[in-house]
Amino acid sequence: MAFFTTLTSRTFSHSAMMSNSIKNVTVIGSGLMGAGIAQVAAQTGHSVIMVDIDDALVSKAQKRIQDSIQRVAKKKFGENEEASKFISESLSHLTTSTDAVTSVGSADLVVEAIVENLDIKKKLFMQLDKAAPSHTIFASNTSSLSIAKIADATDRKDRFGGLHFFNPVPVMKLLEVVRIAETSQDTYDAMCGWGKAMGKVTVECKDTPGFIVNRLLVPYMFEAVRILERGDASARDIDTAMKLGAGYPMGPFELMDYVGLDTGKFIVDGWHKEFPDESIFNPSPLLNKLVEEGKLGVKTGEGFYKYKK
Ligand SMILES: CCCCCCCCCCCCCC(=O)CC(=O)SCCNC(=O)CCNC(=O)[C@H](O)C(C)(C)COP(=O)(O)OP(=O)(O)OC[C@H]1O[C@@H](n2cnc3c(N)ncnc32)[C@H](O)[C@@H]1OP(=O)(O)O
Ligand SMILES: NC(=O)C1=CN([C@@H]2O[C@H](COP(=O)(O)OP(=O)(O)OC[C@H]3O[C@@H](n4cnc5c(N)ncnc54)[C@H](O)[C@@H]3O)[C@@H](O)[C@H]2O)C=CC1
Repeated sequence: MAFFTTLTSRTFSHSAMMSNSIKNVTVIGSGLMGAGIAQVAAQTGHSVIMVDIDDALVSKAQKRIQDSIQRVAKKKFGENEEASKFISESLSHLTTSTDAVTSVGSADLVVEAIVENLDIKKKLFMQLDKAAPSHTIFASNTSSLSIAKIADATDRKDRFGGLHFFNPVPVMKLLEVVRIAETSQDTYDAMCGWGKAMGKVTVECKDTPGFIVNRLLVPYMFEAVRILERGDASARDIDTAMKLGAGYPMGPFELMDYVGLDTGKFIVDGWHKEFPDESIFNPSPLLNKLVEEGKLGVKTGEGFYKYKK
């Protein structure tokens, strides 16, 4: 815990609209994605506030960041002094809070990475819109929801977009940058500039369900679950097949467990509601049962597979 500083005021910057000029970043949500985004932003020299709803969740995220940043440092610098310097400098850029509204007062960019639920995200952005300076750019890391529908909660649609990162954020190189009709060119350029400053390769996508990666990845996961539910093959064999036969680093069940089955269910349920005639999005009894039992994947110690805690 000593690595982390407490919440202090940050340098106020009016220049966020310029490409690459985002300095102060507030990340809302410190779960799998929020912690990863906050970590990489801190590693790349941004002043970061990471927010969650209570201290226990923030502490859990801090622990995850410490483990991850040590892996990053080892990869970059080996075991030498540079590694400890990199870790302490990075973590000195990161503060935490349990109050989203007061954490956006000097933000150039707010990245939201809370639960995949449209109403909850809209409620949050409505509150933040009143509290953030006018220049602040808002972005959602949503996997499946419409950015335009989320942005509807605010009066800053020209300064709103999607910044969709991939899990684990410190490792995955891609960032999907999503613009809605109202997103200004300055906002889009600033989001891309920031993505590059974060060390990511950016791709542009319109506000279409699943953007690029999830539009392809989620139907693949659906099909994997259907094969299992029909009893055509076991989860283990499907995973082995996709790793050895298609060269994927993880099989679909390993990946679903890694992403979190609660997040998977939010996506499935949302798309089923939005596209009721597309049978591919019909609910999965197996997925529903696992979520009901609290078996959410790696993060709870059990999902399709069991994990050592
Ligand atoms: C019918 C209904 C069912 C429908 C279900 C629908 C479900 C819908 C789900 C939708 C999901 C949407 C999610 C989303 O929006 C977008 C995503 O993020 S998709 C996920 C994308 N991610 C992947 O695909 C990950 C694939 N896996 C990998 O790349 C690797 O397995 C991984 C890097 C995770 C781990 O690698 P592995 O070799 O297995 O393990 P190592 O531990 O050796 O790690 C390798 C390397 O990477 C470093 N590392 C790993 N994790 C971290 C970390 N957290 N922080 C820092 N560094 C990390 C590690 O140190 C190693 O480095 P070396 O230098 O190579 O040793
Ligand atoms: N899990 C994944 O692999 C990926 C998820 N995403 C998206 O990122 C978002 C977050 O997903 P995860 O990090 O996996 O979820 P998670 O469940 O691990 O974390 C979400 C966190 O947000 C917090 N939270 C909820 N409401 C909040 C509020 N009002 N203020 C502050 N914090 C709040 C929760 O307490 C929780 O700690 C979702 O929109 C998801 O679709 C995007 C890419 C990959």
